[in-house]
Amino acid sequence: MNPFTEVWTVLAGVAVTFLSILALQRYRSRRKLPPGPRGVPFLGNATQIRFDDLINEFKRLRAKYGDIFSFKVFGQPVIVANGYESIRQLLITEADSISDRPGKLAEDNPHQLGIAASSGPLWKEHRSFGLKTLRQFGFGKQSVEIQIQEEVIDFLNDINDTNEKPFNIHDFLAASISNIICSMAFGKRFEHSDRRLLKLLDFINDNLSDSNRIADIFVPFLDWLPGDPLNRKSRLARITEVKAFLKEIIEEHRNTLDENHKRDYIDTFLIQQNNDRETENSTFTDEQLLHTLVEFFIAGSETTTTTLRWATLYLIHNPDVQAGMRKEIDDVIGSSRMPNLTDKPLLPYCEAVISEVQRIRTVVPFSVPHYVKNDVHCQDYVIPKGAIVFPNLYSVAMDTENFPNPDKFDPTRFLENGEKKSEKAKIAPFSIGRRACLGESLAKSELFLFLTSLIQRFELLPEDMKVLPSTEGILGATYSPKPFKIRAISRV
Ligand code: HEM
Repeated sequence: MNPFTEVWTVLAGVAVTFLSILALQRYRSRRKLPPGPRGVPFLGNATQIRFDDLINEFKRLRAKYGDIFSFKVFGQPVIVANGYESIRQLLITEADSISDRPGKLAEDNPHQLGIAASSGPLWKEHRSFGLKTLRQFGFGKQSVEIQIQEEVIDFLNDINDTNEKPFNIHDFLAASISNIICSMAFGKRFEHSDRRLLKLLDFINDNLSDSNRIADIFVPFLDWLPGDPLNRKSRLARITEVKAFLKEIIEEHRNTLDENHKRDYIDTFLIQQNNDRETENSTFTDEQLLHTLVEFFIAGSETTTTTLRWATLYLIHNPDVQAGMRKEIDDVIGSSRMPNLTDKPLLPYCEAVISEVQRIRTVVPFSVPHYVKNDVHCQDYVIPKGAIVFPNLYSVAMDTENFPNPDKFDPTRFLENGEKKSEKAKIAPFSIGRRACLGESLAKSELFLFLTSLIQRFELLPEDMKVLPSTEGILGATYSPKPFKIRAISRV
């Protein structure tokens, strides 16, 4: 063949392929995405969406465009599902297509390792391994109660030592709560005065409450820009310190491993790693272990601590509710023993208070984002492959049909003739579907035992009776209260 003909044939082939891809892309983007604000080329809606105030921004967009709306950030389609029914449709009915995670979810996890950040077979294998292993060490079992109660005792002693002077409850709570997951995962608990632990817990709090964190998902070039745009480098530095701490703990375990005596999650993982030595492509790698531990440490500490901080804040705002809890505890348990998990069904008012706290301040308001693996047809729309889905859990809690006057703190919403109503279909603080929180049962036991023991033993008062701390929070990946102080008056 004439060499020129050959070149032209190749060029024509390339042009046809290029035009076909372009046509396909245009066809895809024209299909009916859920409605949303009109964006501009390249940026999409990046400069229009108020990322620093997403609670109100999503409320406004829902009022304008409906329960499922969309927008784009640098070409990335984002779908926001509002209200229980829409979230159920996407996370449960369409679970086969919407149970993955987007890349760049965590600060420093380019290969999407761990459980919370992973997808597909890796996620399935390690979620199941994680649950099974944590159960061996108490998770979801009666024995976890003893571990939690030991931490509650130290926590109450810390509070007692404040001698009725104002204090910030965050540090006491964070140290006690993190010790529970640390015992199961690393077989280790820390003194509440351990400065390194307290610093790392502060780092986690700083990272999760940073409203710029969402940029990690959408802005791929942040690492290449000079300075510290949107605090990206500060967040990375903090997580690097958390990893260094966990690496030391893994090394300690490796050096003292006894295959006949598993102490915790790390030992169980290392034994599996040894068994898999000959297995090609085993997923039991050092990096997978490290990322899973980072997730356990973060998810197992911060969310429960934040919920309990909100609880104490609302209880100093509502002394009548605090008195109602105390009366129920005094009537059912008295003061001679600590509350335990078998008391739960006998304390419907206390349970209702916990539900109301989780409702009025949903601590993970937009859940953890999901990634769409295949096109999904939902209502009249197409949720396209490659989109990121935010389940707006906060919208479920603020639903005026289920919760009239939703900004009012009122635990009686969860009571019917003095009994606890099922909240299953109404609030979803742990999300729903296959990716729902792995630590839900542990978190519920912690919330119950910490809060009832605290109210049994102390009366909580504001630092200044005339100026109550604000119930407005700080929104990042979590929604947490601004720092505040309380006083605790001993009842014994
Ligand atoms: C009040 C406390 C807690 C709240 C409100 C909470 C909330 C959540 C939410 C909303 C998700 C995302 C679910 C989704 O993607 O749809 C999640 C995931 C997760 N949570 Fe929690 N959580 C809490 C406590 C805990 C604890 C104590 C642990 C202990 C290990 C934990 C471990 C995890 C893990 C590993 C995931 C990822 C699950 C997956 O991707 O398969 N959480 N949590």
